[in-house]
Amino acid sequence: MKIGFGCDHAAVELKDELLKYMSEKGYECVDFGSKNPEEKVDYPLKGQEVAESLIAGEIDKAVLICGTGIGISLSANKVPGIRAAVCSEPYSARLSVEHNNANIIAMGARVVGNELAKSILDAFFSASFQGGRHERRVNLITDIEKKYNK
Ligand SMILES: O=C[C@H](O)[C@H](O)[C@H](O)COP(=O)(O)O
Repeated sequence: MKIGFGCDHAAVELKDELLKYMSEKGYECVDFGSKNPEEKVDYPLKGQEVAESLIAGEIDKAVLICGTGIGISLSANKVPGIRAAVCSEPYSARLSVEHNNANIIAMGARVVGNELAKSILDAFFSASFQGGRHERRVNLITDIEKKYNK
């Protein structure tokens, strides 16, 4: 599993910590994120870059972090095929995969602490999509994308 990490200036420290955490667990990690918290980066550019890389098949899943996780997930979700879920606790992170087949987990570096963020990643990356009734609903999300991306 190859995981892409993207962030803006608000989340450089958390991104570095989480990338190290997941690398130590044996995941292949790709750093798309900002490296200098003093250098302002507009989160839509990072959300788009990582989302496009995922859709191109260069990475399998991604972690996106900005101040709240909201802006960077909204941006990634504009790319067809992306289901980015912004989560502040592990329960939603697990369900975002089991029910919604999320392919990106987003978090807010100004919202969650480092240890909570690690628990959120553990929940996200150990979950599997359950299919069944959930597949029909995820397909309905894709239908909405298709309607507006002709
Ligand atoms: O959703 C947006 C993110 O939380 C950004 O990280 C945030 O807006 C950046 O704010 P500032 O420019 O004040 O650091």
